[in-house]
Amino acid sequence: MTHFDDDDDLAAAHGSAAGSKHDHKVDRPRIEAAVREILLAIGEDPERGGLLDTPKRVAKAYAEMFAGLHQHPVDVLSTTFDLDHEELVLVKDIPFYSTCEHHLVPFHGVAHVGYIPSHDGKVTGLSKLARLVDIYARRPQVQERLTTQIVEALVTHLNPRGAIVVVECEHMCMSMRGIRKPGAKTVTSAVRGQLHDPATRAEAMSLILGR
Ligand SMILES: Nc1nc2c(ncn2[C@@H]2O[C@H](COP(=O)(O)OP(=O)(O)OP(=O)(O)O)[C@@H](O)[C@H]2O)c(=O)[nH]1
Ligand SMILES: [Zn+2]
Repeated sequence: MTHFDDDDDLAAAHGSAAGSKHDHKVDRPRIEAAVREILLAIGEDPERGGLLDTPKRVAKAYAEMFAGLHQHPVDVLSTTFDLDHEELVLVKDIPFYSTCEHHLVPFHGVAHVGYIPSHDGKVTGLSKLARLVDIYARRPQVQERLTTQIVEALVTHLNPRGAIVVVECEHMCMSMRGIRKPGAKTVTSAVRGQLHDPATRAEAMSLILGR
């Protein structure tokens, strides 16, 4: 069994969250002040009736959208069961919303998360795989890092014989602005361990794609 350590770059990208959990929270008053500044900067009037509560609303929304910065995968993957299942476990079409770290607009889509349990047949709860996706999605992200972080968390915390993560997204920064190509989809994948084996990988991919 190959052991995969956390990638240093990934830890650096989301350092505080990777190192210690719940060590700081979203600073809502600071977000409110910044949103007020943005409204002024775009030529709006933050005192206008419709915008009066907007800084507070955005701060509340950001606290939710970036909650994953203050969560750690061990919080969800520590729930395991001895089901003696040694074959592929795959949860597919897990919907999620994330935030592009380049433009701070959403990207969204589905994640497919699978693993081949360790030899002792220890598995985690199915909902925990979806919770894992949210922990990493609710951060400023790029799709490639989201994909890698999910697969590395599986490897680190479940010690599986293999793992696969496929993520399909539409990026609002490519749809509503810039190149303006709504509907364009970006697909990323990451595999570890026995899922590198062509036959095993093909089986997983056919389950993922067989909608
Ligand atoms: N690889 C990768 N690129 C992303 C992701 N989200 C957004 N991008 C890209 O980040 C790039 C940022 O390019 P820049 O030239 O610095 O910024 P920009 O002038 O706003 O670029 P345009 O989007 O092309 O208008 C763009 O090509 C985006 O499509 C992601 O998850 N992964
Ligand atoms: Zn973007």
